[in-house]
Parts: sequence; C-alpha cells; structure tokens
Amino acid sequence: MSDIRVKICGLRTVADVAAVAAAGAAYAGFVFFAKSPRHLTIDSARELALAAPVGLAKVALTVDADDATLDAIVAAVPLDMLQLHGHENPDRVAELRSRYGLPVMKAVGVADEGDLAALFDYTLVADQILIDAKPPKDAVLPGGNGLSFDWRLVAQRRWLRPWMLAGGLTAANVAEAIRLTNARQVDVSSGVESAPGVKDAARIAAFVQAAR
Ligand SMILES: O=C(O)c1ccccc1N[C@@H]1O[C@H](COP(=O)(O)O)[C@@H](O)[C@H]1O
Repeated sequence: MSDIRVKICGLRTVADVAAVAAAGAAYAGFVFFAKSPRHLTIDSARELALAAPVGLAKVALTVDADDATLDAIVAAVPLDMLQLHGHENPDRVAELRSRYGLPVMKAVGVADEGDLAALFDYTLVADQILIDAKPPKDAVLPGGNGLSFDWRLVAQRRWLRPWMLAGGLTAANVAEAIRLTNARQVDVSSGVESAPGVKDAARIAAFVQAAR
C-alpha cells in the first residue's frame, strides 16, 4: 500500500460519506454549484459533514461563488478546505484564504502546454493546486465531466505546493495516471458513479484500492 491520498468528490448522501471513509479516502468533496447533478444545499452538506469521521477532510467545492454564498457555507458546514473551481484569479484566491482561514485548493484546467503557466501563479497564493482537464468550450460544468487530459504534460513537473491530479480518472486508469505523473494525490467524481450524481460504494472502494 502506498501513501497516495484520494479525494472523492460530489458526495450526496450519508451513505456516500460512509463508503468514502470505509474505502480509506483522505478527502470528501461537497459540490455547491447549482448546475451540477452533485449540487448540495447547505443543510444537506452540513448533515454530511457532521457524519464524516475524524481524519476525513471535508472540502467545499465552489465555482466563482460570491462572498455571501461562501459566508453561508463556511458558517454552517464544518470544513477543512475550500476548492475553487471557477475563474477565481490569484488575488481572489489570496483574499478568500485570508477571509476564511481555511486552506484553499485552486483548480486549473489543462489542455495543452500553454495552460501550465497559470499553475505557477496559483502556487504562490493557494495551499494546493488541483490539475484538472480543461472543460470543452460549451460545457455546462467546469469540472466533473469525466474528461482526462494528456498526463504527459505534467509528467516531469515539480510544483511549489502539494497538488492533486483530476479529470476522467477511474479504477481502470488511476494507477497508470499516477505512474506517469508521479501524483501523490488524486481526485475523482464521475468515475465512481453509476449515474450522474449517484456514487457507487463498490466503485469508490475499487478506485481507492487501485490508486494505492
Ligand atoms: O463534480 C462536479 O459536479 C463538479 C462541478 C463543477 C466543478 C467541478 C466539479 N468536479 C470536479 O471536477 C474534477 C474532475 O471530475 P471527474 O472525475 O472528471 O468527474 C474533480 O476535481 C471534481 O472535484
């Protein structure tokens, strides 16, 4: 068994939280984005966060959320990290990190070499970076689309901050993705579902096992 840390994103039920904890994942992600099939109300997210055992880090994923929305989430839901998955610029990342006193992970979409420069800027202000596939231009969701990018783009890179690999990962490809990129953390949403927004406990367990 290796020390790979796994994040399972888009949990919607207390049973999902239990499955993620039983599988040995390190992070549980809660999505606050109305267009997503994984969107949670603040009350539901609070219930799920309170059901999480000690040691399972609770991450709130938002997309260009305003202060009022974030204030409400942070006030109600016990959290360990914010995941910013929109167009938040480095100043906004720094502002939110200081406003809430929580570690911030900034997601950056990658499709080609040219997208890697932005990553450097975010490593100066975020606690972690999440390297995801860039969504198609007409996509409704900026993530959670089950799309991968060319992992060779990040294969030989070193970043100033801890980072997580995401985008189209499944139990079938995560070991190869880790081998190629040397990622120590991975994040998955749609790859452990039986239908959009419906997590599958067996797929979650298989994913964590394959990642390790
Ligand atoms: O999961 C979602 O619905 C979602 C919505 C909006 C932004 C990001 C979202 N998920 C994140 O996307 C990546 C990759 O997901 P997938 O494994 O390819 O489905 C992951 O970081 C999720 O946290």
